[in-house]
Amino acid sequence: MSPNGRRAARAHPSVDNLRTYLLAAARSAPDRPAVIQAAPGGGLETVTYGELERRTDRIVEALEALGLDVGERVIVESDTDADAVATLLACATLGLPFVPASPEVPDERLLTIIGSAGPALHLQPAGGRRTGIPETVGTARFGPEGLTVERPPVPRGPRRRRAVTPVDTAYITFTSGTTGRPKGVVMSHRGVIAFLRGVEAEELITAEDRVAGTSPLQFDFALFDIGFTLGHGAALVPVPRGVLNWPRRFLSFLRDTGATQIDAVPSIWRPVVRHESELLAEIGQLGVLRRVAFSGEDFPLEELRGLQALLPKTLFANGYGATESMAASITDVPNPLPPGVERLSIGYAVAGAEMTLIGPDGTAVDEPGVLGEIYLRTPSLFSGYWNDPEATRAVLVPDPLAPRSGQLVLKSGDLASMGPEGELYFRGRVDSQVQIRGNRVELGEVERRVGEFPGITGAVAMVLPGADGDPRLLVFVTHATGGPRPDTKEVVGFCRSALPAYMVPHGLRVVDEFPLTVNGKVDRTVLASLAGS
Ligand SMILES: Nc1ncnc2c1ncn2[C@@H]1O[C@H](COS(=O)(=O)NC(=O)C[C@H](N)c2ccccc2)[C@@H](O)[C@H]1O
Repeated sequence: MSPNGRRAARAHPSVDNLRTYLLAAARSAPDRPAVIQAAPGGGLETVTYGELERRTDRIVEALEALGLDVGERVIVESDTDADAVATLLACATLGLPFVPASPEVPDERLLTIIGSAGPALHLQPAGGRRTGIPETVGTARFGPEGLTVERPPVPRGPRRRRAVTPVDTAYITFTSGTTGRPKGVVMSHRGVIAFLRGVEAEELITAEDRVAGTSPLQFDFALFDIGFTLGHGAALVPVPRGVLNWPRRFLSFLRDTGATQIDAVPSIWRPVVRHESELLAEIGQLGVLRRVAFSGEDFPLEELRGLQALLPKTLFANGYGATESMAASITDVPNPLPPGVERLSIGYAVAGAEMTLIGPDGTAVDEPGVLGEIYLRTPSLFSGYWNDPEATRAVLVPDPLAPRSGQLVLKSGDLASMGPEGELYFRGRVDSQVQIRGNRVELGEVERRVGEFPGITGAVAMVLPGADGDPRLLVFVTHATGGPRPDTKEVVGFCRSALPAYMVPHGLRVVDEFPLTVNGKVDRTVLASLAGS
């Protein structure tokens, strides 16, 4: 009997559990590499599936002794590496929802998340620098040998649970949420695994692959990298932040680790293409880097074309979807992108899921080219927003095509139009559809046109209230280093010749580079604050 009444619950080996699913390769191929990472003393080290399982179970043993019950939250704050993965899997083994955070998350935001999630424990690596964790939260540090407990968690009463089930929470990841207040996306073991199985059916990689991940742990793109890679018995290559910020080191790391796929948001490539295009082309020629996968936001087409030109033999994949379903689709992008293509396809949902376009009148849109909102039908739906039933009800809605069935679908908030074969094209957020003088402005159209202006390397359009309160269409642009600053009048004239009058920008702001969110997306809130300047 454990100190806290009933023994700790476990998942039955035959049912869906993140640990069971991601360590399956430890059964069949324990000596295969699971994580290839930067070694603490420099160079690289390989952690096999067998070793990863041993590290996981050392942490399980230490966690079990703390007397926590299924459902009690554990903050795991770390960059992605073998020990962080072992810690996530240890939490999954015991049914303890992990709340992932990267060391970059500001103290205030971590405290907000702690206030909302009420975790029993905060875990960070031996060398982690976070301090100031509230007394109500236990603290411990993890490493290859297991856990060192600094402050035991306050027991929340006797254990009540006997088993960890697939509908128990695997993780809660807090997204910035457009309203600013972070929302905790609660994802079950069944949900994550359902999505990962759907992606597996796309046969994108094999166990021979080495997938480099570049996202911070609280971004579910990082959780996708871990789940996708380990689910295939392949090797995860986490790119350390200190390497990622230096294009030359980043590319050398990809070459030295033999990465065959790189998962990254579009913004990661900007400095690499700008400063190390020759080295990137050299690596492309080696033919080891088979695929570049991106997600999170539209990849500006001119930038994508520039990247493809350096990697003519590399496959490209566009991963679309939201944390609330982990994702929805992974779509091949032709390399090179044919001229004249104005939008990237987000294709069709992965196996087991389906995207439907719904018009403003609530009926299905099945006409090519007509805008509709994406509703996603999938077994990978999240359980809801943590402690926020109202926000949950707004996105987990009755299936518009079968409202009496009780089936729920995800109301994505994303607009798309359908191509001739029923494939979808992302057309922006519902709430980013802006009206100017009664006309709908497609910010993506404006950005695309401005992006074609010679010397402009990136464009982000937004509508902001002007001094007189009238909506003003502003475009923020970056331009080629060393090139001339684009002249506002010339750019406006360039747009006037191709866009309807109401879509011609009122103003242009040149920025050195676009501000990014902690997850690596363009931070439009910060850009808007620059508008006044
Ligand atoms: N490929 C896209 N084109 C264009 N807009 C996009 C795209 N992927 C998201 N988005 C946008 O980002 C929103 C979701 O944001 S999110 O919840 O932070 N999730 C993500 O960005 C990543 C996503 N969970 C994911 C993880 C792993 C693989 C694929 C996709 C979507 O609703 C879209 O508006």
